[in-house]
Amino acid sequence: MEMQTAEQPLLRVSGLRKGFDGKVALDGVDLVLEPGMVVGLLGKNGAGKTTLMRCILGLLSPDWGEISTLGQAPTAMSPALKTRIGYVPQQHFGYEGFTVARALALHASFYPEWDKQLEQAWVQRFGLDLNAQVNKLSVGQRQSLAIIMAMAYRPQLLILDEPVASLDPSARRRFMADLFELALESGSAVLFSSHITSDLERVASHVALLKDGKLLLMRDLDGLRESLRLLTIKEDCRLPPGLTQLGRNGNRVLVEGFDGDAFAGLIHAEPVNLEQLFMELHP
Ligand SMILES: Nc1ncnc2c1ncn2[C@@H]1O[C@H](COP(=O)(O)OP(=O)(O)OP(=O)(O)O)[C@@H](O)[C@H]1O
Repeated sequence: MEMQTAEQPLLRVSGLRKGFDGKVALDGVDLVLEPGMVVGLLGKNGAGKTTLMRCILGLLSPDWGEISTLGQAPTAMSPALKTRIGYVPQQHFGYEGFTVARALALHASFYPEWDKQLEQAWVQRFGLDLNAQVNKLSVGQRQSLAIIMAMAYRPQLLILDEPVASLDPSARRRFMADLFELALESGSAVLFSSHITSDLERVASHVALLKDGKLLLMRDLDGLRESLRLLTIKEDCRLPPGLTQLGRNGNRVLVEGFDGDAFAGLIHAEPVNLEQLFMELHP
C-alpha cells in the first residue's frame, strides 16, 4: 500500500476517465493538490465536477487513470485515512431525528481529531441553534451544519461540492474567507466547486476549469490574472508557441500564457476576469 510522505501531494489525479452508459463524464483529467492550496473548481452544469469529486473520494471507480488521495488509492482507502478527509456533498444529510448539538456530538465521536473549539466558533459564526431539530433546519442551515461536520476535525483534504450555494451572502463571505485561512493554518488542501465566480476569485488560490469532462485549465489565480487575455487578431495570424488557446470565436481568441509582448497579427489584448472567462468558454 502506498503511504503518504511529506513530499507527496495530498492528491494526485492522472489521466482520469469516467463514463456513464457510454457517455463520457471525465475525459483524461490530471490534477495535483499540495498543502495550502484552495482550488476552486469551475464548470457549468454537467461538466463533471461531482463525478471528479466522487472519484477522488472512492465513491466511484474510474474507468481509466490513477488517483492517489492522501497517498492511497481511494477505492481501497483505510478507515483511518477516511478520517483525514472532509466531504460536503451537494445533497446530504442524516441525523434527521437529532438536535444540532446531539448530531454534532455523535458525528464528533467518529473523529479523534475533532476540534470542539473550532466547532463552537463555527456554530456561532453560522448562527446555528444547538437546540434546533436537524429536520427543521432550513437548507442553508443544513449546509452550514454539513460544513462544520466536514471541517471541525481539520481534515487534510477537504472536498466541498457547491458548499455555499444555499448560504446567504454574509455567511458565504465569512465561510469562504475562513476556509482559506483554515487550509493554510492546518496545512491542508481544499477542492470546492462553485458557480459563483466572485467567491472563487476572492478566496481560491487556484482555479480549475472543467468543460465537457476535460480540465481546460488549472492555475494559480494570480498567475492566471496576469496571463489570461482575450485577443483580437488578424485573420491570418498565427499564435506564438507560448500561448495556449482556451477558446475562439472568429478573430477573438482567449489565451493563457500572454506575457504582454506584441506579435505579428495582434490587434488588441484585453484582460478578463473569471466570469468573462466562463462566459467566453461557454458561448
Ligand atoms: N450516476 C450517474 N449515472 C449516469 N450519468 C451520470 C451519473 N452521474 C453523473 N452523470 C452524468 O455525468 C455528467 C457529469 O455530471 P456531474 O454530476 O459530474 O456534473 P457537475 O459538473 O457536477 O454538474 P452540476 O454543476 O449540475 O452539479 C453529466 O452528463 C451527468 O448526467
